[in-house]
Amino acid sequence: MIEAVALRKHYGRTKAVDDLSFTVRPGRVTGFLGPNGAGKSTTMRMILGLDTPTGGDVRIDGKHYAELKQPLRKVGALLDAKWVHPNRSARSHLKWLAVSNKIPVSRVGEVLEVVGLTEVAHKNAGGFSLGMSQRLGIAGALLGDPEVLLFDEPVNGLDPEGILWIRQFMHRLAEEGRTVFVSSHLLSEMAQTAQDLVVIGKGQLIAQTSTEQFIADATQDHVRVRSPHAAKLREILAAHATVTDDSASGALVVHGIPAQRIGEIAAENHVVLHELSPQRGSLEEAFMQLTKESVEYHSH
Ligand SMILES: Nc1ncnc2c1ncn2[C@@H]1O[C@H](COP(=O)(O)OP(=O)(O)OP(=O)(O)O)[C@@H](O)[C@H]1O
Repeated sequence: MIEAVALRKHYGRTKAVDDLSFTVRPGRVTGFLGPNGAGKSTTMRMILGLDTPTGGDVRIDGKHYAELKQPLRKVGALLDAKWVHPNRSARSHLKWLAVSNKIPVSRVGEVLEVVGLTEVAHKNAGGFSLGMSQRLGIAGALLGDPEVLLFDEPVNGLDPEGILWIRQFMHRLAEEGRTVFVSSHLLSEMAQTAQDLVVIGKGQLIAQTSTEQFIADATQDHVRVRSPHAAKLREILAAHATVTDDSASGALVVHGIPAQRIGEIAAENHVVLHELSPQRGSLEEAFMQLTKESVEYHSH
């Protein structure tokens, strides 16, 4: 469990993190979302003791990072996948990490296997693709078999296969009961990966909730309807709901009544339907809606 209470980090007049409180629970993947410059990386660095808060507090299972006796056994982190020595092999990089953190070297083979790098473990990490580097970074984070895992933008720049692998891997880590905290800009990806969200803007908390609730609160569900008698149907439905046209597709967009009721009304009026599809709001819509006040630089 990670707990931040009234956390602050000011750089001169810039309030990178400003009175931020949130909790990240075990057994779930929690997404950390916010526009550029919202303070995500700064927060992660404070969790890991790499930056000192200006005020407030952040603890991992009740302790500050600096108080952890064997930090890598409690917290694993992937902040920057490219920080390995380019002339070191993947295996020797992990061995060095293990030895310097008093972790049995036997773990190296295990984590290489877990991330699927066993066959290339003898190769220099400098020649690794981004996807392989991410896997190596994750192997390093897993060395101490930690309960808490932090990933800063782990899918940035990855191909679809790499993204899918990371998504499934995070789910597995959470199913094992670990606390998984992951920041990302890729909202549709986060919608599929994270069960819970901590959303920040300008260093402040915008929402802490389940992904499902976040989307439901910030967007409106609606129903798409297509009919060869669209004009007649629009007129009939207008007595029951708000109806607009999606000019690109020729569909009607209906807010205010469920698909089932629309089907009944159409049947009662002998109107043929070619499509009747409930639409859920997306995480993108919800995010734009809730963070529009918090984006540092707007495009006009
Ligand atoms: N070392 C620093 N010195 C001065 N300002 C900083 C420093 N680190 C971060 N900032 C500022 O603090 C704010 C938050 O930055 P941070 O990198 O934490 O945001 P972020 O949400 O991770 O953004 P991104 O998604 O773009 O990486 C920004 O305005 C940034 O310019």
